[in-house]
Amino acid sequence: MTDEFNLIARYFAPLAGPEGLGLKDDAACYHPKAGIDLVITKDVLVSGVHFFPDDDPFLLAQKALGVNLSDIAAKGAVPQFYFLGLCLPDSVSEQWLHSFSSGLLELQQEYEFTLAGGDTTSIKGPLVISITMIGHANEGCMTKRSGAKAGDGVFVTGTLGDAAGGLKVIENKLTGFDFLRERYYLPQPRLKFGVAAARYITAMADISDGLIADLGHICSASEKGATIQQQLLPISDSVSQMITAGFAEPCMIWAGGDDYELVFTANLNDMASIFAVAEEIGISATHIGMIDNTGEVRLVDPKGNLVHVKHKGFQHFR
Ligand SMILES: Nc1ncnc2c1ncn2[C@@H]1O[C@H](COP(=O)(O)OP(=O)(O)O)[C@@H](O)[C@H]1O
Ligand SMILES: Cc1ncc(C[n+]2csc(CCOP(=O)(O)OP(=O)(O)O)c2C)c(N)n1
Ligand SMILES: [Mg+2]
Repeated sequence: MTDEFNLIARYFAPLAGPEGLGLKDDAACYHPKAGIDLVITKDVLVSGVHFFPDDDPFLLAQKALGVNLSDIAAKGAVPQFYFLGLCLPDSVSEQWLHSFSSGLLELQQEYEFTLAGGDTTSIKGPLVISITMIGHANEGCMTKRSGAKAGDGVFVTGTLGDAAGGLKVIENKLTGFDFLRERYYLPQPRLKFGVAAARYITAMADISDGLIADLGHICSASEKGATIQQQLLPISDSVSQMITAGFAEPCMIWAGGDDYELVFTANLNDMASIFAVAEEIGISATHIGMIDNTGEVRLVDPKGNLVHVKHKGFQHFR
């Protein structure tokens, strides 16, 4: 393995944008335009917690960026550049770094953002990837968690439970279910939707921990509650098959994490406009319930009975 500075020059300097100054200075320098808010987010991924130690580095790079881009999407922002922190164990080779940096570059090109800096260290422990992503939103326009109003509809993009299904497929070495596997390995940040629908949205978050947990964050930030209809939750055919075959429990739909879809609230008068935006972009958006003053997130079955929710979603330290 080459030394620290060669490694940065070889694998990361080619990914840098102008504010990164060739990754040769102590810091990046950036002059934001007037009328623009910087939207800044960070997510850390740890081997054995967020991914498997032998995961393909090309896909892993895209997952590490994808989960951060998903936060940018949830804020109705456009990604600009990012900082990359890497703690590399001895097991990481130059071949691994080559694939990892190629994965980063592919997503950078797809969504048009660049690398601005970072830090690289050795670790006598697991691989750690820490990304700080900076996006732009028009001044005052970031879609916060705190804007939900009683009487707003609750909506989600895409389908729920796919990534948790994928994790089960991988852990139990099930054959088939390639769609679920891909949903686990390659989150699709809903960037186009986040920006295009932002003006209709009163509150938004991405679903990293699970629907009930992440909608719970919207409700507590907004000092509201929500009632969700179980039969309205959008699921893929694959998740439906897994549940029918007894490979997974239905709670995977509302408490399985890693989906990186968006959960958001909006006035019902804007529902048609929101569905039109989703259709134009080619993703689905589904109305799943309503914001209320109950102070909690409740799931109800088709008869209106409360569904007992044992786990709301993924939690570290549990
Ligand atoms: N170690 C930390 N130091 C400062 N802020 C933190 C830390 N960990 C989490 N946060 C903040 O707590 C909030 C919730 O974090 P989190 O649930 O991880 O959000 P997300 O699901 O969007 O990643 C965010 O505002 C995040 O910036
Ligand atoms: C090997 C492995 N085991 C378990 C999981 C499941 N998992 C780990 S962290 C997580 C939730 C998201 O991570 P977190 O650090 O809470 O992200 P944030 O909410 O901060 O975006 C889930 C569902 C996984 N992705 N990979
Ligand atoms: Mg986080």
